[in-house]
Amino acid sequence: MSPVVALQALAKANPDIRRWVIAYSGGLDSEVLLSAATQAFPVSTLLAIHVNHQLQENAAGWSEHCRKRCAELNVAFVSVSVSPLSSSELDARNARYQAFADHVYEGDVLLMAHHADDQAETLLYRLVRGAGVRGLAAIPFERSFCSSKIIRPFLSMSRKALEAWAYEQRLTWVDDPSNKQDDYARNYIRLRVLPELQKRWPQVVGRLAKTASYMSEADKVLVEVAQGDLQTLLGKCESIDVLSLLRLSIPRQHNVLRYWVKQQGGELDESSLQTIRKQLLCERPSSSAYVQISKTHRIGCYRQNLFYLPLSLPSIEVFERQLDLVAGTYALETGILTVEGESLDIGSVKLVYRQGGERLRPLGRGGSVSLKQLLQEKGIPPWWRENWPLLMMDTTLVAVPSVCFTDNWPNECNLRLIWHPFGLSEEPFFATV
Ligand SMILES: Nc1ncnc2c1ncn2[C@@H]1O[C@H](COP(=O)(O)OP(=O)(O)OP(=O)(O)O)[C@@H](O)[C@H]1O
Repeated sequence: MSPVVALQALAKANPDIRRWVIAYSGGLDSEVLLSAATQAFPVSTLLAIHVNHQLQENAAGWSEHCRKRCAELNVAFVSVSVSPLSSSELDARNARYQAFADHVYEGDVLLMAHHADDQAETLLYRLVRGAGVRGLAAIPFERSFCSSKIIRPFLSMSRKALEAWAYEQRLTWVDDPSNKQDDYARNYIRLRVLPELQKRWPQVVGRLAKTASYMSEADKVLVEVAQGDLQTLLGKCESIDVLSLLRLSIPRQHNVLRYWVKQQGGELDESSLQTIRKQLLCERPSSSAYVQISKTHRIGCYRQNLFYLPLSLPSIEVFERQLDLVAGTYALETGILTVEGESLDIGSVKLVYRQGGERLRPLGRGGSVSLKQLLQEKGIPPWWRENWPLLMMDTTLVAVPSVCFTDNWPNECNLRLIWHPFGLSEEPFFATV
């Protein structure tokens, strides 16, 4: 298939796209992408973005080349200069994708010129790093990106085929000298490993690309299985019910745990998974058992439920806040207090954090009870209990949001007090008072 035909097929499959944004480095692959795009789409629907990483001496010259080429073709063009944190591949990539994100809107598609050789290199690189199925799916043909999507129309075409088309069309392009340095991992595979494999197996690039697409299918199946499993396991506050989890086969347990963490923006590596098995999926995990899974998050277990939590919840030494009890939402250091119902004409109240050891007489219950017991009765996990707010009138405890009013509460009012601790991604599951 020629590059133009590949893009025409794309246009047919995506009739609603308003703008095709071309990631245009000025190298061979994206030069082919740009030129083929001018033959496949109306030029007025194209925008080329060039990202200048400012890492190479002649970077400004490349930008200029790209600008001129777009002017020749009448294609709208932006050049974005970025300053990656370092010269590492990863930092350059992050800066590049951020630049793309700033220029791609809903209704656009970002086209990138990755091809089958890129796919084969990525697969080999991930293999040597011990990736799982998701990693071995390598580069996706299509994926969502901000409010739009990225499509790589040349993913099943070889670099050779693109090069042949470029010569046929008499295109010119810039050569990045860093592509020749084999100290970058990907370059090492491209320059040293793939050529050796190709000598013995000339079709290896296409075959590796095939393997990546099998892995991509397998990954989709794993995601579907995880989604089904998660539906049956999910409890309050996105927690996972351990006893039901343990009824699944071990590979399915791992699959659903990885998926659950990913859904919440995290990543679960093999060693964290094993630690979770040992410490949290046992018969009697300690009530304060946590497993740290990243620099920012941990998994906690309470009453046979797993919770995905920020690493540290803010801890406040002394806290006192005067509050007029009118309906509304109050953002505090450790969570959000919502007051619903009629406003109270009792002057202001004071909010203080729980210190520990408090006793109170819950309204309508009779008798005194410790606050700790009440919080436990509500099934509130220990990490959220630490900073629970209390409502005081002068020095008298009158209410514990989401838990109870005390018999000192002026009970002519009709209020609901809801405490939503920091780190909860949804409405708290505690009853309101
Ligand atoms: N400086 C750049 N400006 C605009 N687009 C770029 C730039 N560098 C790369 N691209 C786009 O990304 C495609 C792949 O480039 P390259 O193979 O160098 O990136 P990669 O690092 O391997 O891939 P990825 O961007 O997925 O990490 C190019 O064909 C081009 O479409």
